[in-house]
Amino acid sequence: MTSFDEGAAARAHDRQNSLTKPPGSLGRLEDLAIFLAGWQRRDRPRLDHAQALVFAGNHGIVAQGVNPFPAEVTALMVQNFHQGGAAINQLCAVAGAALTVVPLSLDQPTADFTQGPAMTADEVASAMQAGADAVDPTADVLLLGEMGIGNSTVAAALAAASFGGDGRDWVGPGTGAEGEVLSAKIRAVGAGLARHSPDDTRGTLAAFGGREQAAICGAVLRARELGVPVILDGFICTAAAAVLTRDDPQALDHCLIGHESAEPGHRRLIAALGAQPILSLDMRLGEGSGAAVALMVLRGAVACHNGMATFAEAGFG
Ligand SMILES: Cc1cc2ncn([C@H]3O[C@H](COP(=O)(O)O)[C@@H](O)[C@H]3O)c2cc1C
Ligand SMILES: O=C(O)c1cccnc1
Repeated sequence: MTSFDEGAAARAHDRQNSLTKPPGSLGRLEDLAIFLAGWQRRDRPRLDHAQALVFAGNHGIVAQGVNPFPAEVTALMVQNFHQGGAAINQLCAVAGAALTVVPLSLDQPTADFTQGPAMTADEVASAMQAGADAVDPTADVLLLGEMGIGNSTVAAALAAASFGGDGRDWVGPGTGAEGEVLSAKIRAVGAGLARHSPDDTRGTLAAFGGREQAAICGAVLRARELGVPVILDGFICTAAAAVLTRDDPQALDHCLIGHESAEPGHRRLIAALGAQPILSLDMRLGEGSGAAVALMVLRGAVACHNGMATFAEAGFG
């Protein structure tokens, strides 16, 4: 497992203080450059090769009436990703990220978690492996996203299982649930929590699903082995990755949270993780869209870190 290089981070910190600006004046851009230096184990971090992975899966929980949109939309959106017509295509193009979409057995939804475990241990293992295998070892940064109708309900269940609380604490509108659909989401999460009490990462993924959540976990673990820093997306992506903290509280140390989603559970989740999102733009889309916008901020941080003159170079004093 690649660790944070304290030496590279210390040298990046010293460099920040030698650049032609008042120390600290670039605020969190400085912290982000130092974070990248430490995890990339390189004094001058780089973002030449940004990889974006969007994992897609389908969910049996849609049988509980938790969605305004039908499950068919998952496959239609995968087609849209391949045709370049989705938000994530535009944002990756402008942010300079190479997008790969990984559909995971879309014709075999996971089981309804109110009736039994969503996935078998083998299904969890193979989805985690698919996530790990999709990571490009040459990437300088990895952006993660998801697509799966019904997965805001899955995310609420995963967050509750990982951090406590019930459906009411974690359920939000997702794609736009209100009234009876929102009540059905809260009931479904409550029923799932009453049925399953997993206490580790794989058990939690098996209980509630889904394949794209397990793939996100596999990709986060693989990125850590490779020393590739990660940008997580919104509520659904963060809830998936956060399941890893059940086995290891430090599992997400190499991850940034790209943005705070408008989905209300995300703020609670970010607080539970003790993290600070890069952006807060009232986005609530998923697909990795908030991670892609946050990459543009990282590019600014790295450009200043690597391109600015030091006081000595600029001939000050
Ligand atoms: C057209 C469309 C495109 C999307 N892109 C991401 N999501 C987002 O919405 C879903 C989660 O919300 P829920 O639990 O309410 O289904 C996920 O697929 C997520 O990525 C979309 C949803 C729709 C309808
Ligand atoms: O924050 C998210 O990940 C999100 C919120 C609503 C719908 N889809 C995704």
